[in-house]
Amino acid sequence: MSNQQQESADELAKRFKKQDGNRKERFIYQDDELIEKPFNWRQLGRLFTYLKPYRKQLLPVILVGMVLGTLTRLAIPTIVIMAIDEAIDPKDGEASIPKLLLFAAIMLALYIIQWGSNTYRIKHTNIVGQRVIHDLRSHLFSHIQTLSFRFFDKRPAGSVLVRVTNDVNALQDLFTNGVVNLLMDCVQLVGIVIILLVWNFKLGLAVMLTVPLMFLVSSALRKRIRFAWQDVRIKQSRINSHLNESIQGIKVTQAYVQEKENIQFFESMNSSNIRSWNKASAMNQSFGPIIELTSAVGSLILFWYGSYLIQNDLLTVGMLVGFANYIGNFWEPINRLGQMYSQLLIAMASSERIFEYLDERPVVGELPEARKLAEANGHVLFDNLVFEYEAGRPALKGVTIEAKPGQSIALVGHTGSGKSTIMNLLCRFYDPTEGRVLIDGTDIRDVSLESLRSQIGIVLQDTFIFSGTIRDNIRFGKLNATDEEIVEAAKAVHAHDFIMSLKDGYDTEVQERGNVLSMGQRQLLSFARALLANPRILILDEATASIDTETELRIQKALQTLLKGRTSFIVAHRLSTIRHSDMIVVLDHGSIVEQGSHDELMAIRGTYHGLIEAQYRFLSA
Ligand SMILES: Nc1ncnc2c1ncn2[C@@H]1O[C@H](COP(=O)(O)OP(=O)(O)OP(=O)(O)O)[C@@H](O)[C@H]1O
Repeated sequence: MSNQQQESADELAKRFKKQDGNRKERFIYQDDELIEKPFNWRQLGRLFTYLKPYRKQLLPVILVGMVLGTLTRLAIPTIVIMAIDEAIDPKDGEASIPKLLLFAAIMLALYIIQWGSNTYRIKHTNIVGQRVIHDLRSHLFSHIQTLSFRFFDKRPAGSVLVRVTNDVNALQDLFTNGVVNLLMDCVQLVGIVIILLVWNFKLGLAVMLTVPLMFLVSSALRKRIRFAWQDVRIKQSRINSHLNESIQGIKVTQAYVQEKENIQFFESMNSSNIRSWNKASAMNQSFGPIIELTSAVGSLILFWYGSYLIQNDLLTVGMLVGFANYIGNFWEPINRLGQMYSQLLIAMASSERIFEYLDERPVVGELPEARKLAEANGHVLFDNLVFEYEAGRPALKGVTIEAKPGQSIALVGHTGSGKSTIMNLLCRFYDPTEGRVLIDGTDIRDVSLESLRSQIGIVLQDTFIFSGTIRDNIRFGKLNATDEEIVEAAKAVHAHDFIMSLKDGYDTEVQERGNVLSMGQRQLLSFARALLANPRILILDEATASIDTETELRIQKALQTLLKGRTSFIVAHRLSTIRHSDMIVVLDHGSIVEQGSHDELMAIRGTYHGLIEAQYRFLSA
């Protein structure tokens, strides 16, 4: 950031602080920090690259819609001049009716052509505009899908949402009619300037005297308008982020009876947004009077100097009327360009936010020479892993674990000791700061992400259920699975009975997050999903929630089916689950403190023994 930009960002920050001073910020949406950059032509150029695939469709729009539309618009005042000067005698005012009718017919034809070309242009620019928006949104969405966990760690889900929805929508006006109108207005302006100067250089120059003055005043306004629109976008983004959080966290909000406070918080954000919008909109409107004033001064000069020229036989009456007509047409596009400028600014602020995401590279990338991981035997070696989420704060400090094919390894330790982190590294959601993860002797950084992850099944603590049927949710493990395979998998993990007891069995609709299902049921579904995927390596981040004994038993049985013949890692919270694991690894603050079978670890009466004792005491308390 240059000094000047930094200064402006500080200015903006101060302004926000002042505006929001009365409201205590409960959450800070860091992602929506100030985006303070001047108008960026390169960015506009980049945005227009999305038009490239539609060059063929745009060509007739430009030729028929724009050129024809602009030419007819420019021609009409000329016909007026000709009608006055050719059909009306300047001395006695007598008119030649046939000539007048001829000019009237020409004007009518021009108006019809103009109407036709406008209709054609609007229709086709709308179609192309919508397609461009569709492409941009798809591009952004597919790009976000590839980004690494680190990207999502730093951003609230709501603000990612806003970029794919609001920010892309903000470009809609620009692409549907904005660009073409902008070009037409520019061509019209240049055309008028040329016509006026060619017809009467001095008069043309005189009436445009006020233009530089207007540019001076409006450019001073522009900077403030830019700030104001950026402010609006930030406020809207905050509302969306908060909305998303509020919906996701509604249970906690209601459980802690925080609805009132939440409503107040939302209300203050909402009001702040409307204040910002009003302010930006009012500033936008101020362009109008400036242009009207300069236009009035221009007309004054025209009639004053024009009548002087007529008196001295240096100008015809028709010319004066024509000049007045052109001047009218001259301010109209300038006024529109002023309005368009704010539309462009909104588009710039949004496109900047979109490109910021598009420029984000996945931290966990694939090497160009990445090969496919061959069908794994399931030998896994974590070789001296060191990992930091944030520089200087290691979550793992030199962890070495070896799992032979088919073994089940349990990871235990206090909360925050690094268990899930090890699993994150196995799936390559992050890359280790130091050390390696090897599968069958191959460093997982050397193979494609798809071939790696397709051989690893993950059952997470918080089982995510997608909107759709139960069947769809199980099928997520293997998209081409048949209905029979799905039922088989569900039966194997003892989920079939509860599914059949639901209203529509496998066709029962569940909503996002699957709140209608119990924790145990969700877990069984995720087991079925993992079993269907049939991975060589399985990660099970066990749920912490306490479930009834019957479900617990069912889950234990399901687990046995699931683990059979696979190398498995169980991040265990209920220690009863892991008693029969081949090896138990005990972690503490990112380091391995004990390693061995249940009996071995109980015998040394160390940390593991302590954890078992504590859990036993807790359960019997
Ligand atoms: N996305 C993240 N960004 C920054 N720090 C993180 C992130 N995820 C975890 N940590 C930190 O890394 C450390 C290890 O976390 P990890 O999730 O591996 O612990 P865990 O043993 O699985 O805990 P739990 O039993 O509570 O699930 C913790 O100190 C945690 O605060």
